[in-house]
Amino acid sequence: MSSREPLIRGRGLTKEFGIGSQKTTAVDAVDFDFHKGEIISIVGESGSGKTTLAKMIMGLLKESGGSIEYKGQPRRLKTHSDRKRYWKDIQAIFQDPFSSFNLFYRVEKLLMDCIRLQGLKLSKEERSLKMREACSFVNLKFEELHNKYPFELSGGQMQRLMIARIFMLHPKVLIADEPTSMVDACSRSTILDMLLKLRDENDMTIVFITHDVGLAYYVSDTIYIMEKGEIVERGPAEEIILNPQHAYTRQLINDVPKIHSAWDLG
Ligand SMILES: Nc1ncnc2c1ncn2[C@@H]1O[C@H](COP(=O)(O)OP(=O)(O)OP(=O)(O)O)[C@@H](O)[C@H]1O
Repeated sequence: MSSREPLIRGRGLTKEFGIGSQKTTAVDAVDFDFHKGEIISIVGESGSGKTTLAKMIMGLLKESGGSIEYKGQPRRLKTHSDRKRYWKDIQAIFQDPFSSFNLFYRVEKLLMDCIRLQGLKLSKEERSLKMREACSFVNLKFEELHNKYPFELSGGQMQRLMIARIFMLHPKVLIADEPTSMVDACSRSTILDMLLKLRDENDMTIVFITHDVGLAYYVSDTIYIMEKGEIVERGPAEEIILNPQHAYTRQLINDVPKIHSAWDLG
């Protein structure tokens, strides 16, 4: 694979739900090229198909049509070991952190699983050091949390814990579906900065799934605009935001100041 070739390439990716008059085309013949170390945002309103696309890229939903290539080869997810190999490289954090964890495992076990997934043979001290290091990367105190269950944590702590796991797993690709939906503005920028730091340190490819054009402009190299299952515009973040070509992109950008002016009661 040459360095100019995408790490993940999608062609004509399609997902239909239901049949007959109930049929919904959630993702409609989407093409994408994600490169190593690139930060991509997929932006669209609720129901535009972003999460469905993310789940297909993750291999959690089977596509109805089209194909995905990973490292220049058709992606294979047939056997358990195919999937294990793929999920070692590609990790996701979803909107609802509570759905991402086994609620019956304590924090320590959730973090231990990352060490196990990597197949590392470490001493007890080394394991403990790794878990502490990951927690301190996301400003969590391992000593305070290790014995807790996920439901005993706040939404923000859960989102940080998900990033701690990414820190330990070093995936090549991270799909982050509204990763800051449960935190306040201050923690939000901290979480984004943590993710950007991970990209810089590991050359990780990050795909942000968001309805927030401002966030996309702030963090991304490349923006894909998604409307009703289709990518209607894609390109460098600056170009898309400062010189949008598609009416839907212009509408998304115009809606941003309106969100704030709606609170301007003066
Ligand atoms: N399992 C499913 N069965 C049937 N329809 C589905 C299913 N999952 C998603 N859809 C439909 O597919 C379309 C796209 O949904 P999707 O969740 O991908 O959108 P989204 O852009 O991620 O929205 P949001 O920002 O609200 O999460 C919607 O019309 C949704 O109702």
